[in-house]
Amino acid sequence: MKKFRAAVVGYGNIGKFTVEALEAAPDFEIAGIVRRQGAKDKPAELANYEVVDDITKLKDVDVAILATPTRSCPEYAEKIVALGINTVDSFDIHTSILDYRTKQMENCKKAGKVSVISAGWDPGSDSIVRVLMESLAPKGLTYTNFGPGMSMGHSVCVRGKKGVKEALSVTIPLGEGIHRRMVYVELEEGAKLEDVTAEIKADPYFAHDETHVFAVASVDDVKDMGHGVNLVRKGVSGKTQNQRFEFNMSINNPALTAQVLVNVARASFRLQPGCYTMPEIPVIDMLPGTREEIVATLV
Ligand SMILES: NC(=O)C1=CN([C@@H]2O[C@H](COP(=O)(O)OP(=O)(O)OC[C@H]3O[C@@H](n4cnc5c(N)ncnc54)[C@H](OP(=O)(O)O)[C@@H]3O)[C@@H](O)[C@H]2O)C=CC1
Ligand SMILES: N[C@@H](CCCC(=O)C(=O)O)C(=O)O
Repeated sequence: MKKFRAAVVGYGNIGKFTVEALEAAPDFEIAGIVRRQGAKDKPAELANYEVVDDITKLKDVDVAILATPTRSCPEYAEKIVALGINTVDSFDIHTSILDYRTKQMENCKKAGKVSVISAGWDPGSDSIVRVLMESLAPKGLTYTNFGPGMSMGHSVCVRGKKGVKEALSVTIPLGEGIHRRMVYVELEEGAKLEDVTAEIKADPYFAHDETHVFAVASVDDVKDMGHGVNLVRKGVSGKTQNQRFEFNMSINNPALTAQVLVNVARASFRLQPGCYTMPEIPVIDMLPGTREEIVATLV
């Protein structure tokens, strides 16, 4: 059976776990890894792979898994899909997803290719659960309660601020979908905590939540990449009140995000050209194997 050839773009947390998830997948092979620095200081675990600074230097890439900061995803997706390569990413700025989907839809249709965007666990698999729960009780309220745990998106956002060397943003659930952000920063020499704090609090990632920023000597000493979610809905099925659903998970954040990215990369080959979010894709296509095998065993 011919395997799908995937390129991993960006080798940070999600990139590293994506390489592992691809190695564990029966139907994928790694076409190579795309890094800004190319093969310079190639990590030992990538010895058997091509590491390049531009995806056009890799051969026969079917799909690019974008493991770059969220804010860079739209630019990478536009360029790569124009090369005739499917893309998948975990873009996680919820308020901008529809706008990104609209723009990337045009790019995909022009190229005759597929992009799956906002596909990690939230947005991503949680989005499917929210849609499913709402269909089971069309009237009612859903609450998404994260953590406590490390938000990669918020940590990446803070790492990008002037004066910040390293950062960790921990999400604390306060109940009913409200969260507090505890941010730990390692500052560059001369940087002032009050300036950095003001920048963080003004960013859309943080502007709507209670946020506290602390300077620490070493972010590595306080870092743990565990996270989780408690998703609840209470509502009405038909005309019957008091239906209650709950979905919980406790996870390693980058490992789960990477697994989902590989799953949607697989599903991308069964979709018509266009740009999709996870609830728009048949879940059955996220598994390897034929639909008949899955219907016989899992349905
Ligand atoms: N939807 C979801 O459920 C989730 C989404 N995410 C998203 O994943 C994103 C990536 O997270 P994470 O892997 O921790 O991030 P990292 O910072 O660890 O890695 C990102 C990598 O992207 C590459 N890169 C490309 N362009 C840039 C740039 N302009 N600035 C910095 N790095 C760049 C770098 O790799 P190199 O040096 O090799 O080029 C870098 O290491 C987050 O922004 C987050 O939003 C994360 C978890 C869950
Ligand atoms: N997109 C998140 C995953 C969901 C958790 C979250 O949004 C949060 O902790 O705020 C992340 O980047 O880790």
